[in-house]
Amino acid sequence: MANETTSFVAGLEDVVANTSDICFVDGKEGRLLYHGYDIHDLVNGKASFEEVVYLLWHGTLPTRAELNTFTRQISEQRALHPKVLAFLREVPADANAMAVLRTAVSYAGLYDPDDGDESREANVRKATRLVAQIPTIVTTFERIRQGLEPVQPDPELSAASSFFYLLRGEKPDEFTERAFNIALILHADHELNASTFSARVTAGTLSDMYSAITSAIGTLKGPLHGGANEQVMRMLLEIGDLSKAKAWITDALAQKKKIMGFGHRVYRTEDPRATHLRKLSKEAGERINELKWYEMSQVIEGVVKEQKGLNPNVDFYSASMYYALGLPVHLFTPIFACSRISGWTAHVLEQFANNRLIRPRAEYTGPTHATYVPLDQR
Ligand SMILES: CC(=O)SCCNC(=O)CCNC(=O)[C@H](O)C(C)(C)COP(=O)(O)OP(=O)(O)OC[C@H]1O[C@@H](n2cnc3c(N)ncnc32)[C@H](O)[C@@H]1OP(=O)(O)O
Ligand SMILES: O=C([O-])CC(=O)C(=O)O
Repeated sequence: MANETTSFVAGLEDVVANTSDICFVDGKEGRLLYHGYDIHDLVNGKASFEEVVYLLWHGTLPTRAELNTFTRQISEQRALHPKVLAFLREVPADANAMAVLRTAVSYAGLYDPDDGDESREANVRKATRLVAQIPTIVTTFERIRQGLEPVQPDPELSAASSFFYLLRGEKPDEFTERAFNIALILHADHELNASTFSARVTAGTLSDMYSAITSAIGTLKGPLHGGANEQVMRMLLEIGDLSKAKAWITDALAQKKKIMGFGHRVYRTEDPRATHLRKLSKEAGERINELKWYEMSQVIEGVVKEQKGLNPNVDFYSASMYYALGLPVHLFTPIFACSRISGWTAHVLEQFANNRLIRPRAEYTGPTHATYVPLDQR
């Protein structure tokens, strides 16, 4: 039954649900802008992830002094509350890393010193802690599950370098830091993607920052969204060999299977993030003398393009790139969250600054004149 307003659009495709200054996605031209700055310029200009977080939150690029202060504010907040650390030690070692992150973030909210203060200043401080601590949660749980002791954060390190330090206890080489910094920049924001929409819906009820981010993490986890990067790598590992890639994908498409890492709700052309990640996947493979995953990805891209006209999205080449950097597959989606927390928090701050409850309608398809039959007569 149609409701009295507008007609139903499956998946809210192309429905405009809010205004935002943060991010522009041009699906036809394949452009992605953060507050007007093209991601290609941010990557080619060697921006740091911290610079991009500042841009997303404040709408302008920081001066050197502003960036130094901002970077320090983040890096000094990396250590976890002892209660959160204790929680990570109790989690079953085989728990899903995104489920652990979702629960740990929700739990960390209870111990945030600004819990209960809903001023913009307090919410910026909460956002800073979330950007700083989500990577610590991800890496610390990974070490604990491997039977290793957590590493104390080093505030002198960049976000990209710190991730590897907290994971492995040693700083990454220059290439790894550069590649990871670019990956963090590329995943930082993407307009009203599903997880950001979740965050804004939660914030729109005037709930709190941690509730909004917990909603977002749960939404990112799914394989149609951020979870696709892990599925891409599992597919590559299942295919196993370059010589099998073409036949495997052709067969999968013939069976009408969805190929993870392809297709997009908005892009009708190359996802501009994939352009950088493809290049980095190749470079990362060359460095370890293992180009197999990149080459298989190339074959898959060719077949899917030819047979379905679909382009790779951000999750396709990030998979083989992370793998070549030696990162465990089950951390790929949590790594996405380490970056996207910057965009989620920017959107929550924007929602709070100009809020209206987000409450769409459903087109009712159920019965309308059912007759109640008392329980003992059914
Ligand atoms: C960070 C991100 O979230 S990026 C996206 C990550 N997700 C993935 O990579 C999962 C694989 N991709 C998909 O499932 C989809 O392309 C999505 C979820 C990204 C977009 O979904 P939608 O906009 O709803 O597109 P929808 O699923 O309706 O696809 C339209 C058509 O393209 C086909 N198609 C879309 N993606 C794929 C794919 N990856 N493999 C094979 N066919 C596909 C669909 O089967 C459908 O074909 P049909 O019209 O013949 O039935
Ligand atoms: O925009 C989307 O629908 C998904 C996406 O690419 C992202 O979240 O980065």
